[in-house]
Amino acid sequence: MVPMTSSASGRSRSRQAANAEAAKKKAERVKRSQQLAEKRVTSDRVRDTEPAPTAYGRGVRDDSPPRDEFPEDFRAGFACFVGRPNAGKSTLTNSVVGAKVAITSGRPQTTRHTVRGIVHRDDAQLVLVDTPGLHKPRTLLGARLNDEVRATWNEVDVIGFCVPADEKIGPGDRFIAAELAQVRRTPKIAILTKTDKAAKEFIAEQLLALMELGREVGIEWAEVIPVSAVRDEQIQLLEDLLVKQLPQSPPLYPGGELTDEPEEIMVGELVREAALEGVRDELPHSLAVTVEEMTLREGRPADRPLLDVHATLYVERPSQKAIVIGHRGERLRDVGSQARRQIEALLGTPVFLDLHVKVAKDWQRDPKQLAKLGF
Ligand SMILES: Nc1nc2c(ncn2[C@@H]2O[C@H](COP(=O)(O)OP(=O)(O)OP(=O)(O)O)[C@@H](O)[C@H]2O)c(=O)[nH]1
Repeated sequence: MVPMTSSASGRSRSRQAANAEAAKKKAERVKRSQQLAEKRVTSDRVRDTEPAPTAYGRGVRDDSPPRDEFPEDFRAGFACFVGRPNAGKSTLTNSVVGAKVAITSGRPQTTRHTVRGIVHRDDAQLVLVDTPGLHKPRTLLGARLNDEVRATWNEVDVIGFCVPADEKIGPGDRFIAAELAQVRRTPKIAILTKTDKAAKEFIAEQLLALMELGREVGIEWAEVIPVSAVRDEQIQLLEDLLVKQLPQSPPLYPGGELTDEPEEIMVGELVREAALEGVRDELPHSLAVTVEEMTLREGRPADRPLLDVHATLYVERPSQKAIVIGHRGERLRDVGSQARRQIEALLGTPVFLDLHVKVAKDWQRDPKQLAKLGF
């Protein structure tokens, strides 16, 4: 037996062990992502038999699919919906894409990550980028989110500016419109959302107010359109108008890919959404979720896989931890079963979900913690 001579060699050995463990975990994740990718190409959503790209890492224009089977005037490109919190952007994204890819909730600023949904058509491919709401930054997190939003605006081919039909245009909308006016190149479509919630006369007034707002801040809207995602009214027309603004281009993604958001982020968002359901107003800003591990359980028969998911919910204060966990852990159990159902629906695999709640004091203000939580 080799004697332990110094604490330094002990440390280096434990580092080696940690590295080996990390490498093993990575290999497991890659294997799982390949299995999930294979699974995905056999699901009935898929129209194309091209192997899906790995479930991790973002697809970009460079990995475009084989460029043979599409008409010459095919259009492809990126669109995003912007607007103040709660304007209905995520719901609209889901409605256009036709599957639950972005996170919706009755509370403002719940969409943290850029989630893309892809509409595949015979004549076009529309890639929707769902950005967080732009808002007056009060914390480092707020400022970073705003930077992310602006960067997105410059990269996309068309922007949909969303204003809810049931609320008068206010300073929040004006602030975003004025910011949007700085992005000169990108065409902008004004969208009046939630028209099912407003009377006809009010909708007419709002449409006029939207046009006036454009004049005020110096935006010439490419189109102005009222829609209701809930009633599926004018959604197809909106899709057509967005497609009209896209450049002629071969498809950017293989057919069948609904979103290229890494699965762990989407799973984390589903947990976050479940945890936010029915809790106090200040909690959304204080809740982050990391997915520590997603591995297929070993020794299961091939036709009965089980995916083990371990996730941690971070809150800022012990009092918030108590809210999330609830009396005798009842709330956390409900959050777990709701999130589990959603994750199973998303990935098409039975899931065992293990949730932990931790307090990370003032994580929104601490750059190190922000980096650790993926911001
Ligand atoms: N009645 C009705 N409600 C809608 C419609 N679209 C969205 N909503 C509701 O409005 C609320 C906000 O919708 P979201 O899609 O989460 O809004 P968002 O703009 O993405 O919000 P943030 O993520 O906070 O920026 C949710 O409660 C939705 O159910 C609609 O067409 N009709």
